[in-house]
Amino acid sequence: MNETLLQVEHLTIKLKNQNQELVRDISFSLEEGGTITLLGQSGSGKTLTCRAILGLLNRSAFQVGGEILFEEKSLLQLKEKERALYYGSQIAFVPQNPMTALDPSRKIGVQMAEFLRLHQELSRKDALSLCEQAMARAGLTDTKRFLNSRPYQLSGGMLQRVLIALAIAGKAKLVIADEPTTALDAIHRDRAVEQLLKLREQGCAILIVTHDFDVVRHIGGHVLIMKEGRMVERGRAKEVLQNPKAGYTKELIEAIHLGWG
Ligand SMILES: Nc1ncnc2c1ncn2[C@@H]1O[C@H](COP(=O)(O)OP(=O)(O)OP(=O)(O)O)[C@@H](O)[C@H]1O
Repeated sequence: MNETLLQVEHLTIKLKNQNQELVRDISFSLEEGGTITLLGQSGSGKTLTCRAILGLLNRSAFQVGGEILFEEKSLLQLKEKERALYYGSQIAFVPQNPMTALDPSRKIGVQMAEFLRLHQELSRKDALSLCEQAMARAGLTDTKRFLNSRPYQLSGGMLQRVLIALAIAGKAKLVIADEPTTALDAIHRDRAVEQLLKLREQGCAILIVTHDFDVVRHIGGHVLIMKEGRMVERGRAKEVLQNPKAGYTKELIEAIHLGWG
């Protein structure tokens, strides 16, 4: 059995100036090479949950309760210096808008190499060659052109694939992808999913937020259904989506007219 990589225990998130809990008592664990998909209507707390795990919630605005353990280390208690050991290296983020993760005016290869060299002892040349190999593994062809491009010259889908390649090159143990396919057409969506599956093949765990049931069907693993900040149901993706127990899950599925083939 695979080891537990990420453990979220009784996660609660609220705004400091308000009593209302935006995320309430969410618990789940994710093992090495496993997948959990967060599903739920808009505003159900999926992004806040991801951002709490990524350490991206502004501490002056949000109060985060509960525990988030990564390889048994509390991510909520990390000191500033320790953060770089985890974020961007062991834990990678693929945001919905990948342009926000990169400097739009600097060459992608330079940025990728710099990033890898923050976490691994590599010469610039070796870092670039690692990027090229990772891009090829992520199914990108014409890698030299990508490395020499600036982010504004590429589409959102291409940039997402660059970020996934970066996670491969950085040997990430966990990738958190927040609606990575929302802005993509069907072909690019399938390619992005294939790349996430490649990452999983190399043992990387995936936490993904999506509204797209085709993506859930393709990725499999486990799902966690959220409503108004709470977890209403969880289980193996196929079982929950074929045979939902909670009325809310049934409504979600009916709304999307899912059919398992
Ligand atoms: N910075 C913020 N300030 C105040 N409220 C916030 C903030 N960010 C999120 N919220 C509120 O927290 C709740 C959960 O938001 P969250 O973005 O996690 O939902 P979501 O499930 O990811 O939605 P979507 O599918 O639309 O991305 C919502 O009610 C939202 O309005």
